[in-house]
Amino acid sequence: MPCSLWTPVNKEEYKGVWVYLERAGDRLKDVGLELLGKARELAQKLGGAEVGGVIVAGSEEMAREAIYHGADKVVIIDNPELKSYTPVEYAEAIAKVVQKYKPEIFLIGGTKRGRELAAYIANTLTTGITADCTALEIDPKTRDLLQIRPTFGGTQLATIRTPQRRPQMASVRPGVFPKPQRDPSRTGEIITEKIEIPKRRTRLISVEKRLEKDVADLPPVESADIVVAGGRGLGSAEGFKLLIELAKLLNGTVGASLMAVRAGWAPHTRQIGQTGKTIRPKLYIAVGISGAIQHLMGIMEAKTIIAINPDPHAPIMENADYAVVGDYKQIIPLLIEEIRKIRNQR
Ligand SMILES: Cc1cc2nc3c(=O)[nH]c(=O)nc-3n(C[C@H](O)[C@H](O)[C@H](O)COP(=O)(O)OP(=O)(O)OC[C@H]3O[C@@H](n4cnc5c(N)ncnc54)[C@H](O)[C@@H]3O)c2cc1C
Repeated sequence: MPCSLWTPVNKEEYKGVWVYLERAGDRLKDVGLELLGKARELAQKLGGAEVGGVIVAGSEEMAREAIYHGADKVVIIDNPELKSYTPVEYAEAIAKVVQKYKPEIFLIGGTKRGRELAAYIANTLTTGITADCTALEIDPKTRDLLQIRPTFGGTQLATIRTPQRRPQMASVRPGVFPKPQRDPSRTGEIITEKIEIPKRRTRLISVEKRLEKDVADLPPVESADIVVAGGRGLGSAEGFKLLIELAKLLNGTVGASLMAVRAGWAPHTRQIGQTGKTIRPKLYIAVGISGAIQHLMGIMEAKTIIAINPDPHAPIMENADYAVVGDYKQIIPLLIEEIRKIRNQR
């Protein structure tokens, strides 16, 4: 019988809140652990449901980390063909696990891969997916997952449900939810599933990270205490290199606006804002960034904001704790020089 999004499923068959745990080499990405914390909260609201995790081609050590961060059960998909990522095969394997364990809710980190995978998995499972949620709640009457995300360019919030189909799927960007405390006394079940997938149609030969090379030795924007971010006002890739120099001196890292990423000056992984990362640094220095609402959404939790911009009326200036009116080409080299002087005096 053909299945469509409008064909209701038997909701009673679906239990628990599960999370896709994305790997970064031989460790789990923080976003999966952040989602485990949220999953526990949602599971409690569902009357103590089980919290599960799925890792593709992961290790028992990774599964244990997931348990320490809130999972009750972790499935490791064991298939040597899945060591390197390709979306179709990963989605097929993950969908098979979801079909077997039938979680009520399935959450995915909104990374570049996660967003791609989420769409493939939802399509395979013929269920809905809400991308880039900024909040997740349980409707106490219906038990539906309320998938809340910004809309109309970030000016309003939409609440979306998947009332007919299961699992209810949502992706959430890194840094939106806090990472739960690691508790090595937690115990859980680790299951290895040998999942067969049809012969691969694509194979990864090599990965070339062009812009990533420049920032490879700097921490990710989500975890740094100091973030120096550049926007279109930098005018060139050279301008971004100046920010890298300043960030290194401050033991911080670099971020970028969407426009700086689009210009090809900074890698996508450094983008801050509605469709980039949400950050909570102690100090955020915005250079050549106007402060569009979609950018501000990513820095609302920053403790102190310094903006450098020749336009005193740019929105970022109103949102900054310290607004420096001027050309970054004059201000940043001076700042670098002063910091070096102070360092040398010590
Ligand atoms: C659905 C949607 C999602 C989006 N998601 C994001 C997102 O995640 N992140 C994001 O950043 N944007 C996002 N945007 C884009 C956003 O609306 C803005 O277009 C973008 O943030 C502007 O980038 P910017 O501040 O670098 O460039 P601009 O708005 O062009 O600002 C450049 C600034 O540089 C200043 N400037 C010029 N010369 C100098 C100089 N010499 N020294 C110092 N300053 C100088 C200018 O005065 C200006 O204020 C999104 C938009 C939409 C519609």
